[in-house]
Amino acid sequence: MTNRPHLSIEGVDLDFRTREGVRPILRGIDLKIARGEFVAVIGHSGCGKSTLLNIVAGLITPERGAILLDDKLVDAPGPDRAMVFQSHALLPWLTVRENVALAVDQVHRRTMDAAARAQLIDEHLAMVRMDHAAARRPHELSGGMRQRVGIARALAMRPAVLLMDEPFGALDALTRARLQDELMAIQADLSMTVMMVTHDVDEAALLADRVVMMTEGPAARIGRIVDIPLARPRRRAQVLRDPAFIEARVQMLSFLHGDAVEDADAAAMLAVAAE
Ligand SMILES: Nc1ncnc2c1ncn2[C@@H]1O[C@H](COP(=O)(O)OP(=O)(O)OP(=O)(O)O)[C@@H](O)[C@H]1O
Repeated sequence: MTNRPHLSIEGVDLDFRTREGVRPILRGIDLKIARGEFVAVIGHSGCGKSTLLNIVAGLITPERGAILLDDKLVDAPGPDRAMVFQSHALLPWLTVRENVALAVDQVHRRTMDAAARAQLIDEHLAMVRMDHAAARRPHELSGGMRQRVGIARALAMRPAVLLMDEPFGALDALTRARLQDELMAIQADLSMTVMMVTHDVDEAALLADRVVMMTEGPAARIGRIVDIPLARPRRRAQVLRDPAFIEARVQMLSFLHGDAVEDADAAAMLAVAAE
């Protein structure tokens, strides 16, 4: 990692205009993210986490402030920032494979020949265990399967920045754990910068280098940032008992639920760790 930020969110204010008038959603969001850094964003429902991700994706323009990627202004969506949405966003008339191929062809057409692109598509479908369903259309899949295709599509684009909006929320625990592990491996491999919104404090502490905690809206700000000083590669079984993980978890829960949680929860978790 260099000192120069890869992704820089600078003084972002955002309002939504509704029938009741102008609602301030985000205020004074400043965040510098290094290349290859994994940042998780947590906060109460409705505080503006998805909105922040959409601003970084270039889908929403803030009232004030700017997003810079390698010092260049971001003001529109681009293949350098792939997004995994809360619920899948697949094209219903294309098969699973064609959905992934569309993105891969768009991004890698100039740099990879057809055989290499086909291999990339197959690798990513296999990674999310969707190779067996490559010829199916989205309506023939479960919600979790569609989400896995969306994840494969985003990863296969090999973006500089991966934006993920609660990507694993709809998945069963085993699939979620496997994809979290895969994501950590790919991210380390490609030195990909990741910004992920999640409600799951364990997921945030397992995956992230820093967890950004947002205050409740309206006019949400960054309330606190917690560092997760766990060495990489991280192994789930070890991480869960690591005092640094437990401490980070306590800080997050304490921020989300108030300080009353801190003592009781810390005692309970330390007791589990000591078993
Ligand atoms: N297009 C829109 N027009 C008006 N208000 C909106 C619009 N999109 C979102 N909002 C409002 O802005 C606020 C922030 O929404 P956002 O989806 O970013 O929150 P969030 O933190 O991601 O929530 P959750 O955790 O529940 O997904 C909410 O109060 C929401 O109702």
